[in-house]
Amino acid sequence: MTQAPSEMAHGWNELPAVGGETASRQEVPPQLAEYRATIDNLDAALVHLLAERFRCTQRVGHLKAELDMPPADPTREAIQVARLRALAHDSGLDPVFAEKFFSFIVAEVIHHHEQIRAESGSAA
Ligand SMILES: O=C(O)C(=O)C[C@]1(C(=O)O)C=C[C@@H](O)C=C1
Repeated sequence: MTQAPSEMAHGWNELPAVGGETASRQEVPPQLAEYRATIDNLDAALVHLLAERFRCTQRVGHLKAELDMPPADPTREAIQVARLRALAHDSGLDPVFAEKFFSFIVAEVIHHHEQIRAESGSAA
């Protein structure tokens, strides 16, 4: 495989290109490849953390259905939002984004809780 002088100078990697025949290879500067490796590790950690969180909230959903508690708890959510916004602020993350991300997850959790409640109700 021959390399263009610019590629040799920068030591760019070759990766399979996305998007068809015309671009048969894609050049990735080593610094970008290194950042992407870190991003991939962090994305994997996020997926694992979310999986654990949902595993826990599934148990909460069953407990709430059993105890006949409502799926959503706005008071608890307000406390969580305030805490997460402060944590985000202190760690340099946009608090608005942190709240949106949290609300997105909690909406899904509440949906799961409602499903669990409906299923447990129909079984009774
Ligand atoms: O703590 C609860 O009561 C939950 O059901 C969990 C959770 C959450 O995902 O953090 C989800 C829904 C509630 O509105 C509040 C919090």
